[in-house]
Formats: sequence, C-alpha cells, structure tokens
Amino acid sequence: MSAEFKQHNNIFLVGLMGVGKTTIGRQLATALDVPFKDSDKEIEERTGASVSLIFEVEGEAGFRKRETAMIAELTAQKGIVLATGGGAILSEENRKCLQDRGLVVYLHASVDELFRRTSHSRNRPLLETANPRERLETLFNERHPFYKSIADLVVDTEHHTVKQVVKYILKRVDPSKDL
Ligand SMILES: Nc1ncnc2c1ncn2[C@@H]1O[C@H](COP(=O)(O)OP(=O)(O)O)[C@@H](O)[C@H]1O
Ligand SMILES: O=C(O)C1=C[C@@H](OP(=O)(O)O)[C@@H](O)[C@H](O)C1
Ligand SMILES: [Mg+2]
Repeated sequence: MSAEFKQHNNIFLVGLMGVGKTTIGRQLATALDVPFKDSDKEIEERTGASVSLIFEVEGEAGFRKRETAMIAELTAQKGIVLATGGGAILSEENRKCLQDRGLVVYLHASVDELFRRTSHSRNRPLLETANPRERLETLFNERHPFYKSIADLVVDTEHHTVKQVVKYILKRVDPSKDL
C-alpha cells in the first residue's frame, strides 16, 4: 500500500478545470466507502453563495482566501477523498497541506479535451472570457509545474473512462486489492 495513503488514508485530486476531479473523486470515494469532499462545494455550502458569485463579489483573491482556509480544514481530516478546485495548488500553503497529508493524484488531459468538457457549463468564472481555450492553455502552462511538483501519481483521464481511472487509482493505493 502506498506510504502517503497509509499514513493519512487520504486521497487528494488535483488538476485543471474539467479534468474530472469532482466526477472521479465521487466514484473513488464510493468505491473505497469513505466520505467524498469537494472543496468548491464545501465553500458554497459554508457561504451560501456559488463560486461564481464569490468571484463576482470578492474577486479571485477573496475566493482564494476562502479556498486556503477550506483546504487547511479538509486536509486535516483522515480517511477522505478530496476533489480540490483547479487553482488550489497556486498557494504554497495549500501545496504543503496537500503534499503532507495524503496521496496527491494529478489528473491530466489535453487543453483541447478540457475545452470540450467545459464549454457547455457556465459555472467556471475563469472561463467566462472571450477565448476560454486560450485561457485554459495559459492556466495549463502556469499550473502544470505546480501540479507535477506535489503529485505522487499522474493519471491520464483523456484516453480512459471514469471507471478505468477509478480502478487504476484503487490499484495504486492498494496493489493487493482484487479488482
Ligand atoms: N474520462 C473522464 N474522466 C473524467 N471526466 C470525464 C471523462 N470523460 C468525460 N468526463 C466529463 O468531464 C467533466 C469533468 O468535470 P468535473 O468532474 O466537474 O471536473 P473538475 O472537477 O476537474 O473541474 C464531467 O462532465 C465528466 O462527465
Ligand atoms: O481552476 C480554477 O482556478 C478554478 C477551478 C474551479 O474548480 P474545478 O477545477 O473543479 O472546476 C473552481 O475552484 C473555481 O472556478 C476556480
Ligand atoms: Mg470540480
């Protein structure tokens, strides 16, 4: 069993918007029979406001402050699967919490695929721009080094189904698991 997982029993999913952190995280938690947490959803429940509204009222800086407090709180738990927001790795404080307190899985897909997956939803304020594809490309270039720097495991979600990705992570967490 992986040492990072064994110590805290936590799995933290990181990666860009649309890569599947929320979708895969939920199924992974179900398969492991542990609680699933999504930092965006926790922030929304705590504030009673959507991520988009928080960005509108408090700006990105306001959202990041709430996100940092939430990541500190959630990573202090044990035995959870946590889907982070795509920008959570921007803060050094968040990176440290994630790296020290669980197994960090970097989900990866190409910018073209992320663009396809996010183009129909209106709940990602950073993509509410004239050229969301270009924005995703810029974010990928800025963030990829951060995701890589804290990842224990990098998993491609572009050429594998949600089910396959979940199975792959489960196997890496506990190779003795009979899947
Ligand atoms: N192989 C895949 N892995 C993960 N998500 C996928 C995959 N194929 C399609 N999707 C879709 O991509 C979207 C990912 O969105 P979401 O889980 O909210 O990502 P994130 O939380 O990383 O922004 C969902 O609509 C999901 O159904
Ligand atoms: O990449 C980002 O900076 C963000 C990603 C979003 O989460 P998802 O990655 O789950 O879409 C959400 O936290 C917010 O809109 C900002
Ligand atoms: Mg998400």
